[in-house]
Amino acid sequence: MLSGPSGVGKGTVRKALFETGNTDFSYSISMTTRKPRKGEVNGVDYYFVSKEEFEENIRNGEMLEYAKYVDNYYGTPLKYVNETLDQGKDVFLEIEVNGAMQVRANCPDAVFVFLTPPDLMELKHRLIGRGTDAMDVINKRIKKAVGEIRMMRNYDYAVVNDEVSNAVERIQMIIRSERLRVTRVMPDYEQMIGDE
Ligand SMILES: Nc1nc2c(ncn2[C@@H]2O[C@H](COP(=O)(O)OP(=O)(O)O)[C@@H](O)[C@H]2O)c(=O)[nH]1
Ligand SMILES: Nc1ncnc2c1ncn2[C@@H]1O[C@H](COP(=O)(O)OP(=O)(O)O)[C@@H](O)[C@H]1O
Repeated sequence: MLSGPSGVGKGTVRKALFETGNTDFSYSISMTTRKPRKGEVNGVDYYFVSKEEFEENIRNGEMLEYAKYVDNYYGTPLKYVNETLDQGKDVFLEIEVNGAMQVRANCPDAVFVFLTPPDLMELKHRLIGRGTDAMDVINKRIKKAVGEIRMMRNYDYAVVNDEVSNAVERIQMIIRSERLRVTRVMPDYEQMIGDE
């Protein structure tokens, strides 16, 4: 599970991570009421839905978690996550802090990584540089970032996104060490000690 303020580089780092081919994660595509940005594709970047449709999904218990972020709903459809976990595969979520804390409460095995900017000025530069949001939206996202960074202490790991390749390497190390931790197999001690 990856969180971090808007513009820190979550999407960029996630894509670079998946391109290394060393991850056998399935990416959970979120649902949102936000309008698609230029180049975003429905069913690839997000499932873009109306507010009514989103609220219907909430009512029907079809969301693992959801949150309101700067005037829009964002959430994780439960079905895909359950199906993927049932197949024995790990799921990669890229979601904001309030949704992450809902997952924390429901999925004790999930690993929480917070991607941080080197500093807030750099965050603003990246948001402006991305060129996808109007200045008033950028300012709302920066304001939100301050509270989000405070939530970092509730995460298992913090990764600084100074250079994309460094951030990817750090996340790969986290994945490797977490996998070692959870796949450690207990030897068959009954067989080892026999009937004694
Ligand atoms: N809780 C929750 N947050 C999400 C989900 N999908 C995306 N987000 C977060 O919503 C925030 C806004 O996303 P977006 O508008 O795409 O902006 P961006 O992160 O700047 O590209 C980001 O912090 C995303 O990580 C989701 O399924 N659930
Ligand atoms: N390590 C980095 N150094 C410089 N620019 C970056 C870095 N990571 C991402 N960016 C740039 O910052 C902007 C925001 O990145 P993006 O992946 O869209 O962030 P997020 O998904 O967290 O909102 C993009 O223009 C991206 O190219």
